[in-house]
Amino acid sequence: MLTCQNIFRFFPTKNNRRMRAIDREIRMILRGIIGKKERAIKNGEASSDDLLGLLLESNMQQSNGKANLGLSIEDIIQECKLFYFAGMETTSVLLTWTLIVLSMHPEWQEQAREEVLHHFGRTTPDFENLGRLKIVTMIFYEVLRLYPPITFLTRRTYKAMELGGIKYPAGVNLMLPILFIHHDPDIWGKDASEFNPQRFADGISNAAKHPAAFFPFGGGPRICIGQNFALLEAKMALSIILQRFSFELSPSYIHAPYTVITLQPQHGAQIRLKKI
Ligand code: HEM
Repeated sequence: MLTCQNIFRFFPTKNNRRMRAIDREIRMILRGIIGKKERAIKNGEASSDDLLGLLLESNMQQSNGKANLGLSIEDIIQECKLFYFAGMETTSVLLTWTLIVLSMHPEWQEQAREEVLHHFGRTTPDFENLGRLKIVTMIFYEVLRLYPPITFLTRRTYKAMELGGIKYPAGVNLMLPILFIHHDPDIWGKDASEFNPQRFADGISNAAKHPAAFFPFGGGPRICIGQNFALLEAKMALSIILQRFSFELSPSYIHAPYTVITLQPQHGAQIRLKKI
């Protein structure tokens, strides 16, 4: 259905023209990367140890030269765009908020650093021990609670159903406000708006009155496919930063979370790093 909002997408405004030009450029770059990889796989030169290689290889096996089977090049372009956006932007804002919040709470920054130095000293963090970081994990959960990179989810009822005592017909769009639920004092207690990683000391399901109240990665069959990878990546990056620097907010920092698809600090994150 065309609504006023999406009709505007077709107008040749300056923004729309720019958006289309960027989209064309990204598609052209991706087509180039995909074509190169495809040729390399056909010539037996490429290893399929990256996502694009795996997608193309499974596509070639499934379609076996037949059209309409497997993923089309258009599907693969969409997958590349999805993984880039879903994986990059979200993890980068998680790290940004974590540096901001740990600057505001130096006592937690110090505890996190002690834990990192205890496990790794000055050596590069390894996969095995990253899983043992308890304080750092509690801090990330608390940052994801207060500043979830994705602030809401949408779902649509595919048949008539009852949810929480309310009956919905098929085709109703539901909005699940992650940000509001993560800040609700009825669920998290009076200190819901405060940074307190301690609430996650006994795990996610014991942190709130409702075990499913924490859902920064969504839930159900469409839950974020990259959640473990994201946390691992974030732990690795934060550990390396903590090993080398202490950090604090610059006086020019203004705390103003706002949403541009992801939840971001509106005026940037001005942080002073001090080598240690
Ligand atoms: C802090 C980091 C991240 C957060 C907060 C996050 C959050 C989310 C959320 C809320 C969804 C929607 C889930 C739902 O509808 O129930 C989602 C989906 C998705 N995420 Fe993430 N994500 C993160 C990192 C990543 C990374 C690193 C990757 C890939 C490497 C990734 C790949 C995806 C993909 C492919 C989907 C779509 C899954 C589907 O529709 O079946 N995400 N993510």
